Amino acid sequence: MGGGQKDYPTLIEDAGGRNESVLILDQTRLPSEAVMLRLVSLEDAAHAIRVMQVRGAPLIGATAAYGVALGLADDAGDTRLNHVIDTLAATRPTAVNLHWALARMRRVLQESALAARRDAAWNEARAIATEDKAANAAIGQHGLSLLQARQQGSRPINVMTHCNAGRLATVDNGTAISPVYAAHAAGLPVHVWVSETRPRNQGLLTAWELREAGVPHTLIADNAAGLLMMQGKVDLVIVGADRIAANGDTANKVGTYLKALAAKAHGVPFYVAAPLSTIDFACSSGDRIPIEERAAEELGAGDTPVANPAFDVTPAALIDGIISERGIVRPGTLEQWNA
Ligand SMILES: CSC[C@H]1O[C@H](OP(=O)(O)O)[C@H](O)[C@@H]1O
Repeated sequence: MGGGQKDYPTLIEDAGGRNESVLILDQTRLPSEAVMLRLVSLEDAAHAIRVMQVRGAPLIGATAAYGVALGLADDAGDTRLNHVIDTLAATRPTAVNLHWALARMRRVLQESALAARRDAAWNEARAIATEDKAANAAIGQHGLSLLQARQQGSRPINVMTHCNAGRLATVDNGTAISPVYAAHAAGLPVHVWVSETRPRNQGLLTAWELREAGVPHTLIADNAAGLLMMQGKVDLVIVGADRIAANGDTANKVGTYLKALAAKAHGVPFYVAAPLSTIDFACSSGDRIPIEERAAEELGAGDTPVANPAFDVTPAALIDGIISERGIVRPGTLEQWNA
């Protein structure tokens, strides 16, 4: 488990289990302040996802699931259910976990009697959150083998990552950072190159959680990644994902593709870590993944015209393996996980 979880969980139900509200860690306040926020309505949940108070594909999915439960507090009828799901679906387009979670909630609730829908929504949201924790822990154990294979005595195993795909991007344990936590817990010497990740600098979130967990790490400018790989200072790259297409093409935070190109150029293994809820088997290839364009203000360029795509797509050919709770496979073989 990542550091700080006991004090600052990313998402947790109201302590009394009264099915009334959830608490989230407001990630827009990190790393300077750790502030928990209470969500009591559909609008609270949609706002939290839209403005990235919660972020990270699996955490967005779990928050949306709880947003459905919150949205049905006073009315669980079909019209209200459709409004709630449409509102949450419109918050962010790229992370398929959001849309996967909403489809699952819709499926379960449409099969529930009207009087049982409110409790069924809370129970299913709780199940999604619990499953995410377990899936990410399993990713850690599968990914641990990649780090163990690169251990050379007491020399730190140097992992590079991009953005934040740690526990802060999930209900707990993280995805790309989960193997790092597993290695750290197993006593392996591990060090993480943390890429700041312009423009929202989610790398500072990774640095925050690694510091909480006592995992050695070094913050770098995004553009320094290629030099470090050229200098042989990176043993492997592990990144998260927001949507993996059926052919293994992967959408992740913008800048991931550049790291994959540099990794290929320097023979550095490049892995994607994600739970199965991030694989979109209905999406045949990466060119079909919607790429979120965020506000120009995030770049702070004043009146200068801005392009601000929040994600890019790494072709499967640049990915050595995809790590999920089911194991590690080549990107072109994902159909085996399509239950
Ligand atoms: C474990 S998924 C994390 C994934 O989500 C992030 O995007 P954002 O911070 O915009 O929600 C980024 O792409 C991470 O790799």
